[in-house]
Amino acid sequence: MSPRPLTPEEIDGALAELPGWRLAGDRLERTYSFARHLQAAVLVVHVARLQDELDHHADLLLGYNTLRVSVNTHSVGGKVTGLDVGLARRIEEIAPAHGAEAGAPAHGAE
Ligand SMILES: C[C@H](O)[C@H](O)[C@H]1CNC2=NC(N)=NC(=O)C2=N1
Repeated sequence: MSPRPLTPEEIDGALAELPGWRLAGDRLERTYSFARHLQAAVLVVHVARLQDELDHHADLLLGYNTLRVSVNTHSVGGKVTGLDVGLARRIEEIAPAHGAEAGAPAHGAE
């Protein structure tokens, strides 16, 4: 079944269960921070594997001890769908084991 854009209420409901994630325009986003750069880089690879499994791909921006994940669904013209929420949930499951914390670091690399 092809995805459909979520309503604002559906997006709010999903975000309520995804602490640290926000709606930025038409994208779901979260920035993780790490004690070390390599932890962020390893999470990139783990997320990439997950994305290939799900056949759904976020934009990943690797910074200095940060990783920003930003996703929407291209096939519906760049809106948020259940596929984006599903990917966000799966990333939330794996991120803590990589030492991920919410938010940008205090030195403001973002
Ligand atoms: C053919 C393949 O299923 C599509 O190109 C997938 C791949 N990954 C994708 N990722 C995202 N974010 N949106 C899509 O519409 C999308 N489509």
